[in-house]
Amino acid sequence: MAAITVKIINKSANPLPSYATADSAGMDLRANLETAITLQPLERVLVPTGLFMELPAGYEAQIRPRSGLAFKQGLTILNTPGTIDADYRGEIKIILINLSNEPQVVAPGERIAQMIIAPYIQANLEAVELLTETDRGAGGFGHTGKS
Ligand SMILES: O=c1ccn([C@H]2C[C@H](O)[C@@H](COP(=O)(O)OP(=O)(O)OP(=O)(O)O)O2)c(=O)[nH]1
Ligand SMILES: [Mg+2]
Repeated sequence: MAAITVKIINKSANPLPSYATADSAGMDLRANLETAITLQPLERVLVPTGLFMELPAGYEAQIRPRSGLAFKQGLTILNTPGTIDADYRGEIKIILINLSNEPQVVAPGERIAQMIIAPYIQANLEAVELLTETDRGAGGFGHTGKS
């Protein structure tokens, strides 16, 4: 896809996000912090990344947790997947939450999330009285697991 224009502040601690391997889906985002922060159990905090973007219309960025942080420290993202709109020009921030039962420290420059760029469509909703019938109908929430 076309290049995406980005602005990043505090470049020394926060280099431009990049893909870690040839076929990585996400690029890691770093905490743009002056000093380390400690999250108490169940505490949530809005962590700045220092990253600002101009996504092309038709693309969004999804902010997702990193599995290593989640598994080792219980640190995850409260609103995952976070949505970055194409017309957003503010700083990308991450809502981290500590789901472990111990305090967890986030260091300046630590990789706290990953960002996936994805296409989306905007739908035109048309209201009708009746929807078409299907085999599934209104079945859901484990419906196909019943014998
Ligand atoms: O994890 C996130 C989620 C969102 N945003 C920014 C970009 C996004 O375009 C904007 C709005 O996000 P969202 O639509 O999820 O929040 P809202 O509560 O609906 O706020 P708004 O009324 O501003 O849309 O906030 C972030 O920086 N990080
Ligand atoms: Mg919104």
